[in-house]
Amino acid sequence: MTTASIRRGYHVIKTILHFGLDDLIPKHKKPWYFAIVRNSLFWVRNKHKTKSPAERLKLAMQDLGPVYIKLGQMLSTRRDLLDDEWAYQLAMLQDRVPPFDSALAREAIEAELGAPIATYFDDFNDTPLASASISQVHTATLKSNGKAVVLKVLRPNVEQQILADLQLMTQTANLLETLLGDGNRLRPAEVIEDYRTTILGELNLKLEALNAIKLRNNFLGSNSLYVPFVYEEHSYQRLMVMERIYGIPVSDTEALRAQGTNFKLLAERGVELFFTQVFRDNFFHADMHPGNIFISREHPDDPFYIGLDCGIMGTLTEVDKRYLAENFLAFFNRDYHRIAQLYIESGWVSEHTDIIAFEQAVKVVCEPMFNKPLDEISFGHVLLELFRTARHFDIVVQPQLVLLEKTLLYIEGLGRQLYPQLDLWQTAKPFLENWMSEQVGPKAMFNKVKSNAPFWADKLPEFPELIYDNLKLGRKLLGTQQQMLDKYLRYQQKSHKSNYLLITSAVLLICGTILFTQIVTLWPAYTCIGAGILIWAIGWRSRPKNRKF
Ligand SMILES: Nc1ncnc2c1ncn2[C@@H]1O[C@H](COP(=O)(O)OP(=O)(O)OP(=O)(O)O)[C@@H](O)[C@H]1O
Repeated sequence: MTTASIRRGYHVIKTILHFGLDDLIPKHKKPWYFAIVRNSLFWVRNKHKTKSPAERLKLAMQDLGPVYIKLGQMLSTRRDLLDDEWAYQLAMLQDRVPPFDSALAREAIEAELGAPIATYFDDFNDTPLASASISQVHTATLKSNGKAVVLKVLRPNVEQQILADLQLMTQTANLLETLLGDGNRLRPAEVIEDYRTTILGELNLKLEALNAIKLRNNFLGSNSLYVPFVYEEHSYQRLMVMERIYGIPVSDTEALRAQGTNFKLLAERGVELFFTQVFRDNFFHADMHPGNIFISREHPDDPFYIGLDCGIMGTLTEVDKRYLAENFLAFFNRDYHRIAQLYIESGWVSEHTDIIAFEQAVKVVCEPMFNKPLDEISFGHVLLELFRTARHFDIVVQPQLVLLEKTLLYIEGLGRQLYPQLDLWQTAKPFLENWMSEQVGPKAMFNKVKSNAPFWADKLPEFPELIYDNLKLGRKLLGTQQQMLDKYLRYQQKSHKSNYLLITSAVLLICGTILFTQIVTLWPAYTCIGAGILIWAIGWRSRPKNRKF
């Protein structure tokens, strides 16, 4: 552990105590030395007693900076773990970060390019276009084609800071897990592990560049999403160069209204975009907060989205995807039994779950939603409520599903903000039904055969040899089976014969004993006993010896 990380650890603990978050640990779980350490090393009192614990957590995270703010934002979507008030407070976290010195930005860019900025770019602007928690964005012109570009560069030492914070978070989470015991549902270690994967993904701009290229290719020629062109040859782990876009931020409703944007179409395209990414491409943008979404200026009557920041992308397994689609359809068909069944079949909840009790719980959650008009029903909330209900049945939420839930909530929030009467179901239903019909039924079977055709074409030349080998093996197996059958029949015959002799000998011995006690002449008794012993000996000897066939 370095001095810097000890200092950071001290600061984090001080902030936790400053906001009285230690009150959240039940008294009986605190070790005996807790109060001594607290009072001798940290001279801080909880100065926010009047605020709720959830608000205090939000303020502490805000104070601790970008890594904690991002963690809080991620946590706000874990409705399967958190209650409403906590999720609400954490969702309000905003990362406003002052820019860093442009000299440092230049230095970092040139280190990645391995050459002065002027080798490849003209008009590099020292005043950043934007400054975010992890990176800073500068504008320039690409020398080779004269096009306007932006250079996104990571903040200096951001990796070290994040890694140090993550290490500390992991240690704290493990400590909390020990203090709170096994039975707690917060699972801090698991939450931090998920977060680690997400945030480390954001630290590699080369990866982000590749994600952006893939997403752009998925939507080439589309009328709903545009992803700026990425200059892969100038993209590295700490630097990414891409086409500059001039869209209107999606949150700037005033500007959108002023240019006469068709809000209904835009909102519907948002929903369509989400379902296309999840179900058609299985590659969805999972960080769709308003800062990353812009709207085209051209043709406001036929608007499209411009997507930035492809650091966090999600994919679902084929199984999860299918269950998710069925889940939505079952919900809108009010088939609660099917929903309960789907949760069990997919493995999201344990197979030992009491399906009747779970179905009842699902019904309690879903039924009131149907009292609302369809244009007020939220997919995100349905999913969220279902996950929350499943919490009582020990749901294991996959991180990818959490990403999806978060994205869905963003998209819906956005859609409703743009066009409050948006009927999600009307927009999504045809898409989902069409997709489902492609997954099951004759069309799906035909598609599967079609997609497996190259495999079979590859294997076809091996067929005659395989058939010959199998026939040979089959004949051999048949011979072995016949031998085993013969052995078994012989065993049965021997066993019947021996049983018959042993029973006869028993009868003779019993008769002999009775005669011996009842009549005066003894020779019939002796004959019976003698014959019984003889037959027993023959029967015993003729027992089948080997039971193996
Ligand atoms: N291609 C571009 N053209 C114009 N502006 C851009 C472009 N890329 C990024 N920006 C501006 O820079 C801002 C930050 O970019 P981006 O969201 O990619 O950074 P980030 O560090 O990943 O931020 P976040 O905190 O959202 O993770 C954007 O909100 C946008 O204003």
